[in-house]
Amino acid sequence: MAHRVLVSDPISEIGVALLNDHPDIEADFNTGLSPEELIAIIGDYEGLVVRSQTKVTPEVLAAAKSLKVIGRAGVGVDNIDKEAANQHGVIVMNTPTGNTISTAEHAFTLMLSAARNIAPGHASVLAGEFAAGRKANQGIELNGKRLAVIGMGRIGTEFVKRAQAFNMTVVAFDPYLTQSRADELKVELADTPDAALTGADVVTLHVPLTDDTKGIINAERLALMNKGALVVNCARGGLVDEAALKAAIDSGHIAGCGLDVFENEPPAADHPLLSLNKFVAFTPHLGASTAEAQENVGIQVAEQVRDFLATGEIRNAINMPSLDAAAREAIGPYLDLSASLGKLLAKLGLSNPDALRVSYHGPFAKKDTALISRTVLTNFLESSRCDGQVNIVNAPGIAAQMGLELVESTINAQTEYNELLVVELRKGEERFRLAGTLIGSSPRIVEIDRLYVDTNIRGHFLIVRNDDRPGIVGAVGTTLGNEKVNIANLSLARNKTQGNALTVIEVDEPLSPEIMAQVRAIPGVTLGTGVSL
Ligand SMILES: NC(=O)c1ccc[n+]([C@@H]2O[C@H](COP(=O)([O-])OP(=O)(O)OC[C@H]3O[C@@H](n4cnc5c(N)ncnc54)[C@H](O)[C@@H]3O)[C@@H](O)[C@H]2O)c1
Ligand SMILES: O=C(O)CC[C@@H](O)C(=O)O
Repeated sequence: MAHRVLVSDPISEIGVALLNDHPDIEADFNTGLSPEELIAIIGDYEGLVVRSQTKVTPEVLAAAKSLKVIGRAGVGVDNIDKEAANQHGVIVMNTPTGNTISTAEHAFTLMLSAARNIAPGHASVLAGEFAAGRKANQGIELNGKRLAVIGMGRIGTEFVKRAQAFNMTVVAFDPYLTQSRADELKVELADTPDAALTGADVVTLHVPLTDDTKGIINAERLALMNKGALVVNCARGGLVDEAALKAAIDSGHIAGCGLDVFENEPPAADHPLLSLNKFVAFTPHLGASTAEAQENVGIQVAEQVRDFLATGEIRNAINMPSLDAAAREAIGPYLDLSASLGKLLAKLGLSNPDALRVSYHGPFAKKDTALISRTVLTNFLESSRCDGQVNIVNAPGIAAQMGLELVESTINAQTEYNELLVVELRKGEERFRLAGTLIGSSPRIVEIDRLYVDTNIRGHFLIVRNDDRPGIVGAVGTTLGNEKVNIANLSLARNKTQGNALTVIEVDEPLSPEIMAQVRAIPGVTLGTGVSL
């Protein structure tokens, strides 16, 4: 059956066509839905593509019983409830690069427009007030002025390149900006927003709206800027305290502002900032509204959603490690190994463990260990709970709710294998561990609770623990033979000191409860488990 995708905001037609061109995808373009209408139909879809108009609320996600992926044609994902998406196991992807240049150009345009009174000047010409408009609208030159940039990511960096061409000096605040990158970009690095704003003539914002950044431009910080300064916001409303900005402009300390975004969009007609008529430029969230940006993000989002639904490839997910086709191929055998180890842990390991520890021995550091650990956890939880509700997105949240801690460690000690993946359940002082490796490119399970075996990671298995004495393995073989069960492979391990042994027998078909009962009844068999991996 085709994967159904709902495109609920306007994206480029090429993007919609790209989805529909795939034989296994059926996309419906249905925009302008009310929240109730969206809730009524979302249950039919595995994919949802949005821009910023559609609000993906917890109620929408609760109704989205088949939803696997939300694609955002743009950068900001503040219209999607990320917590609810995690809880429901829905991957959220954005298209981080498609609108960078358009948005940087738009922010720059707002700065120039506010500085040179383009909007009020334009209005005066239209109103037939040419001379009065000319007299009233003397501007501010940007040459040599000090620009503060809050957020030096993709858009901030592009803005800075343009500002430097205008001979502005730049100071940037971004907690993730290193000194060497700042040097490379020829910007002064500020260690606090206050340091960036002190003595600045213009501030431009290029950060996501989060609990940390909400109201980052407030009355105290505006007061740190030079008299006559400008505020430019082409990121998100809510970053600037609008009442504080209006008060600072009214006081004459701040000259004006260029705003593409507002705390509430659209802003009310009587919004206090809209009454200003000098050094202002307002646009209705147009940062990404160019033909080029919309084509870029429309194509990107369609490709990402299509590839995820068709092949499982994950790109630009904000709640999952990314995995493109090349990386998927490189890491594939490790993911297969970790999935089997997770399932086997659930079958053989401790009940109600406190912690799941995943240890990497050897040159694992170069691989995406976060994804490997998450795969172990997901398969462990999926096999333990069997309620079909666990997936790779919500597994960490479910583990946290259960009080199961996921612990990762990298261990440098040598093992007899080049790389060894050890997964261990812990419950108080109790431990149960499994280990696997790659022999060539073939994943193998090589240890079951300190007994060393060598077995496939896929197939049907009979795992027997028994006393280490003659005849038991033979009796198990005879039981299987009598029941016409073919043995594909067999691996034996024993602990001479403790006098016990482990046999892993790969068989051609799953073992029935009757056969398992016969195996468990063999004298000397202490544990018999049938498992399909
Ligand atoms: N107006 C529009 O139409 C439009 C279009 C595209 C993007 N946006 C907005 O612009 C924002 C930036 O986009 P981008 O592509 O540059 O994103 P980005 O992820 O490349 O850059 C964001 C930067 O903010 C930094 N940052 C995070 N928290 C910070 C904090 N507390 N203080 C300072 N810096 C912090 C990050 O380290 C990162 O470098 C987006 O989040 C989106 O909300 C608006
Ligand atoms: O969809 C849009 O036009 C706005 C996009 C913009 O806000 C973004 O965060 O990418």
